[in-house]
Amino acid sequence: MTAVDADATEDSESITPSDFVVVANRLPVDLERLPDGTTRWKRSPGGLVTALEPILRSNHGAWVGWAGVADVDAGVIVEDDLTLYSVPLSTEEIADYYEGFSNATLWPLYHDVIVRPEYRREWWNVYVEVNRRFAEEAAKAAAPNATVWIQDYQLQLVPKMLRMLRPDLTIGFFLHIPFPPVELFMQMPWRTEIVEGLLGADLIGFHLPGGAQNFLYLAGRLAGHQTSRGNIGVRSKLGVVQVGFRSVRVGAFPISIASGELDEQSRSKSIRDRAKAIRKELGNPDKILLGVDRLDYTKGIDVRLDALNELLVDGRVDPSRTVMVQLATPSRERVESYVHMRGEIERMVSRINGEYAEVGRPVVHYIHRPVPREELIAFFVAADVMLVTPLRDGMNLVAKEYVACRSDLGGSLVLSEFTGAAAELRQAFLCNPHDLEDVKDKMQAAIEQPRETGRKTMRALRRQVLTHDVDRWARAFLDALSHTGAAGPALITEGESGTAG
Ligand SMILES: Nc1nc2c(ncn2[C@@H]2O[C@H](COP(=O)(O)OP(=O)(O)O)[C@@H](O)[C@H]2O)c(=O)[nH]1
Ligand SMILES: O=P(O)(O)OC[C@H]1O[C@H](O[C@H]2O[C@H](CO)[C@@H](O)[C@H](O)[C@H]2O)[C@H](O)[C@@H](O)[C@@H]1O
Repeated sequence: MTAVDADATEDSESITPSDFVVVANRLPVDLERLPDGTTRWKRSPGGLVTALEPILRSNHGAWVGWAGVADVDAGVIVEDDLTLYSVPLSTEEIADYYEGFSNATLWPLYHDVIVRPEYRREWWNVYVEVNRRFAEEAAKAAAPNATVWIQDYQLQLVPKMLRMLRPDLTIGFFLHIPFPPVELFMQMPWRTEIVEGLLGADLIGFHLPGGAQNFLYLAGRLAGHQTSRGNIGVRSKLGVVQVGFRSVRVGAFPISIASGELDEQSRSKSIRDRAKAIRKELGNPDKILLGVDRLDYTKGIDVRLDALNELLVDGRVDPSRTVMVQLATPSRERVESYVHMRGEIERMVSRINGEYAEVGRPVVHYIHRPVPREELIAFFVAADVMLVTPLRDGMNLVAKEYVACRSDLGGSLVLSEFTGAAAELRQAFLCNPHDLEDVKDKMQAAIEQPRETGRKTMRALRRQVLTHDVDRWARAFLDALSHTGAAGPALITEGESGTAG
């Protein structure tokens, strides 16, 4: 393993531990390897970073995570009021822990087995080992009685491991992907270890009450603990699992975006001008349809392409007046199911263009690389119809981002019922992605929606997204965590307190 820029990093023994620590698979910055072999840090723009960075900084917090490249030890990076503890991963660990157990076992199992999960003992062993290293690094980063917030499916064993190392800590865990139905979770050979791993936390958060309820049931069935009865609410009516003398809370906290900030950015003149330029570059079509996703089989990119193809075949959509843009960020490119799906999608794009495009006027524009954030916002402002059609998705922030960008009250949203976002964005054109006729009908209705109806709908969607931002999500979770039995000193958060209880 090579060490990175020794001047910028410090030995973890000499660093003051923090009262608030976030632990996630990725750090909020990615280390980039440049062609000349040197490295540089690149800030990652995700919603989690935007949400947690202010709270972390006001509490002189720490973030424990992987720097995003193999075989590099980036050490500990101390900024003014934020400390980053990097957990180095070797090429083999990335293959077994990240691509293997996290993304070829857990990811498909938790997303309704859209592809078949692979259960390999060697991947599990490395998952346990890497989780242990994250727990050890978190134990170093946390001050006495600190609050530690662990994120997502890659780190489900960390809560228990960390509690064994540091019983003084208050530990929260949040799952960003769906928690599966009981019958599917029961496939997992290491199901009891995972449930017990999570129960090391004081509070376990899910996007939706359904996921929380599934987990509560399994905590009783697999780990034999007493659990509360009654329905779990949204940011309210938490479930309880009695683990010896400890009461573990279980709740639903739907994540969101920095909606106010995005609303403001999308109103800027430069973005408006760029949106107009995009429409012109696309040949001034009557309707621009847009998809924005990581290239992942859960996202239903194939579903919307199939639906568009049939609408064209049926003559229900005019190819001379309609254009679809699919922005597809490369993702997990060494996992076999992702390689296969990329081939399928690219064949579908070619087929539609082969049948319906004219020279210089493709019907589907497909971009397989990340676009800069400002460009993405301009696409949201330009698009008449946003297509969000996952077969299963924990939340789907793209749907909320589109709504936040439409202060003009223009645009329509086609949204799969199988996303977490559908529970909040009820006024969208909700569709069942397994029912192609339904997707086609909703796409056509969105394309043809009368302006006044569209404005009313968008106003209602915006009310939801602007009043439920990511700051509210973080505060609701942390307030609930601070009310659990083990809570240490209260954290400094901004704004009013959440409604969890
Ligand atoms: N800057 C940029 N962000 C992107 C691009 N594609 C997707 N994103 C962002 O990645 C995030 C995706 O989140 P989400 O929809 O919840 O799906 P996830 O990929 O499963 O986490 C959103 O914040 C998107 O705006 C891209 O090409 N460029
Ligand atoms: O880190 P990667 O393997 O490149 O994957 C990117 C992230 O994908 C997943 O996102 C999920 O979290 C979103 C926010 O809560 C949610 O809206 C979405 O539905 C989920 O799919 C994953 O959970 C993250 O850990 C990854 O970093």
